[in-house]
Amino acid sequence: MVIQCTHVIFDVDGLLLDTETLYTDSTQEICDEFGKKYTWELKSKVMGKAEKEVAKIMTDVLGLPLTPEEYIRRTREVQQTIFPTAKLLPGAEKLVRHLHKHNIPIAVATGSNSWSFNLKTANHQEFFKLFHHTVLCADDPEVEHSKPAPDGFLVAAKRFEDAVDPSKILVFEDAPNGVQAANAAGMHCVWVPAPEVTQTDDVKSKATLILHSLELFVPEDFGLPPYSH
Ligand SMILES: O=c1[nH]cc([C@@H]2O[C@H](COP(=O)(O)O)[C@@H](O)[C@H]2O)c(=O)[nH]1
Repeated sequence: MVIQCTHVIFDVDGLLLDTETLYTDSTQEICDEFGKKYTWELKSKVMGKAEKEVAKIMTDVLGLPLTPEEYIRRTREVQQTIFPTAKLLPGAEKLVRHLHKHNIPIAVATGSNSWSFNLKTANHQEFFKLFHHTVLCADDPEVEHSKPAPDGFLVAAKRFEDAVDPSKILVFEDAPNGVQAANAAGMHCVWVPAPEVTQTDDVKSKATLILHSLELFVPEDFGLPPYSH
């Protein structure tokens, strides 16, 4: 059975942009000062969440002697210089340009706030203009709860020009919280996890498809126009 999707929503960090290594490096730099390790197990739990929530989880779980506000200030100092180096991940540009060329409505829904989004996309402004709209979950007044809640995806769905049933929307995600959010929103989800991401049976069961790379995506399997070569 071919799934018929008409609209597509993309996550950003670790999906379109290769920023997860930048997050790991900037976080580990702070952890090093206190002899702590930023494990993939912990990272898999915070990916996709808003910065304020991440800061609270990190300081609590690792017992860092920092307030969440201090944690944010320290990580931002490092991120300010490294985020503008973010590169697009393999397959991202080809897929987004293909959908745009075929007038498939596309949007972005990311756990980022505007401060980090602007830095990460500074060198990709033309690319991010291809999307009909962008929802920055951490800043958006209409997004009450961050991923794994469905809010960000539902707000993104509402902002397409035409009304669309969630079951016709395909979400691309790399974060377990994002897969859960897409599922809770009633949308299909292609999960493209980094090899080190914790893959629980629960999250696996919520993904429509799991791929190692966006390069392996076959649009017609989801009722989208095929690549011409
Ligand atoms: O190692 C990390 N990865 C990701 C995040 C958080 O996840 C968000 C990315 O969300 P998304 O995957 O929805 O683009 C970032 O803005 C950040 O708040 C983080 O804190 N630490």
